[in-house]
Amino acid sequence: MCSRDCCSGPGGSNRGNTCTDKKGGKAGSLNGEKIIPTPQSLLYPYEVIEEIADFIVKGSGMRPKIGIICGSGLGSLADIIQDPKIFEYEKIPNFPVSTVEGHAGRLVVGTLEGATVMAMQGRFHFYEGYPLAKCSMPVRVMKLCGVEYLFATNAAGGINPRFAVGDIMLMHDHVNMLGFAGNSPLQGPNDPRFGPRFPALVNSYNKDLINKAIEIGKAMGIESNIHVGVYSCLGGPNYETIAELKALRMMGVDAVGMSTVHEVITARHCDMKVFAFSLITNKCATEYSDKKDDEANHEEVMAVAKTRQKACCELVARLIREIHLASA
Ligand SMILES: O=P(O)(O)O[C@H]1O[C@H](CO)[C@@H](O)[C@H]1O
Ligand SMILES: Nc1nc2[nH]cnc2c(=O)[nH]1
Repeated sequence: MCSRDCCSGPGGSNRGNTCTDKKGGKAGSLNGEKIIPTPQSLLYPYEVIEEIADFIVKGSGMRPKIGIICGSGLGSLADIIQDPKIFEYEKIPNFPVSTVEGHAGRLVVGTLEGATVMAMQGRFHFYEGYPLAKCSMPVRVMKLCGVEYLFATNAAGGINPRFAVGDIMLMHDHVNMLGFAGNSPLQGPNDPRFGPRFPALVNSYNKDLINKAIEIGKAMGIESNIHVGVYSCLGGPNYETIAELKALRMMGVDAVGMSTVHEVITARHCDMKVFAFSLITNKCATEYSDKKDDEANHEEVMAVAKTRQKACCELVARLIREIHLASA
């Protein structure tokens, strides 16, 4: 058994990893065991992703066109899927497991507003101990299942003072703090079957979908709760200090979380259209004089997400309906 870093995710199992020892390479050794330094992209070669996608397509009898990633407390986005085929993550070969409260750990495939969809009720975060390539690996699975559109949702702290708890921020850009620090889901050898070595990320967030979502927000009577803004992902699991939040604000960040950015990078690398939004679950304290109860906590994040599930579900369902009608 290989004891390398890539083979020991949370729980200490070797699930979800392909040991490249078999493929050769220059091995070092640690405690007498062979070690091959493995770039994170090699954790999931194309063939392994293909196997997972085949398992889902054959098991569901469907080729979904839209992929949804449910944010913390937003798992109900997958509960509105009709005729669902449910795959527990632990039963999907080579799939990681969800370890965070509010992330059930199931893949739901079915139809929504006439479109074939697959939804992740539970995403993977860097702070769980998974490398970024593993966190966003399911996006590549979606791609090989046939998905053309990624809907990524998250719970986030509002930095923009105009945002209120419960508001929805449609993401039109991001600041990749983990990327600033030299980490990327695309690190390591590039497989051109997924996409180019140096993908461009301007216009990552589809403008037509943002404009349609704004129109839908108006039709739902929640236009004053809808904003367009910039999201940033930090590594977590700790929430931010006031100095960090001030710095993010100066950089033009409107909302902060611990996810989504690496999923979007992976989706754009393989040329998927991306729509993403943050549900503002807490207001971030950006002044030392701010009240003590402005401290973020996950219970509050989950509780707020629950109260806004209905609006988020309606927004997603209506947007999927528009995509479906436009392509029919
Ligand atoms: O981004 P999602 O998965 O919605 O969850 C957000 O909420 C959790 C913190 O409360 C973190 O995992 C953060 O990323
Ligand atoms: N990093 C971060 N993630 C969150 N997820 C929900 N709220 C927050 C927050 O304030 N900060």
